[in-house]
Amino acid sequence: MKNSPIIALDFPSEEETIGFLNVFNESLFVKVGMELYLQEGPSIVYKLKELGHDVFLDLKLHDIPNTVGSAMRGLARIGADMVNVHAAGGEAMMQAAIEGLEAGTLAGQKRPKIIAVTQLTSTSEEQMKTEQLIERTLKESVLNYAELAKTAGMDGVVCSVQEAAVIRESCGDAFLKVTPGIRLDGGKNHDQQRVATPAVARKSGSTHIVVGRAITNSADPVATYFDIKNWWEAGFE
Ligand SMILES: O=C(O)c1cc(=O)[nH]c(=O)n1[C@@H]1O[C@H](COP(=O)(O)O)[C@@H](O)[C@H]1O
Repeated sequence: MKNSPIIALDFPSEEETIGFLNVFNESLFVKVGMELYLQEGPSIVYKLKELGHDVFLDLKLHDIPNTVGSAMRGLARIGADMVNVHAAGGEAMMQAAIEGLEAGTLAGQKRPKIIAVTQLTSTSEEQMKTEQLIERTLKESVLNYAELAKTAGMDGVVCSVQEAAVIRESCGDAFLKVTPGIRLDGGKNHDQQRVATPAVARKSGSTHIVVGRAITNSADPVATYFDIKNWWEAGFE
């Protein structure tokens, strides 16, 4: 699995997605989320794999253990490189997800990496306290979910850059810290609450960054992608 910036393909159709990707002349790490997957289904993942891209299938499963385990068994056959669930589903749900994924992985194929969403990067501490009634800091809540995910046997978590360092300390370097909420200096935050630049992400211990609108809404997506990739790889601003 590559560790180049993961481009969030938040598009409504295969046509728009492929049109967007056509201008890139290299194999990328891309993310298919619910917007695109719910329109196109598994065929979009087959197509992206055929084109040579690594695929993070971001469906954020969150249900009872049996349902998530069975869904993961089917998802494993689609051939994505990484999938995810919500850590809030609990340890038993995460374990069922891993078991389902293992059972569904075809002979000769690698089991996709599986990571757990902690607190969404669109959630602020204030919102977490008033809406989820969690009387801790947001960092403590994210770390709690990360440790639970590690205990359950997950390969890593989705978190914001602000929590990456503390998770690295507790869960180690190899535990994946996939961080969305990436913005360039002066860029719009949109609906994201916990944001950081690619260079700060690198310094903070993110293992992967997820970037959507900063690239897809750019007047020159290829140039912006390579700027972000360079900042990410060099770790400077
Ligand atoms: O699991 C995710 O990928 C995810 C988790 C999270 O906490 N926050 C978050 O923004 N994401 C995804 O990351 C992408 C971020 O997109 P931009 O805000 O446009 O860069 C979107 O596709 C989100 O669905």
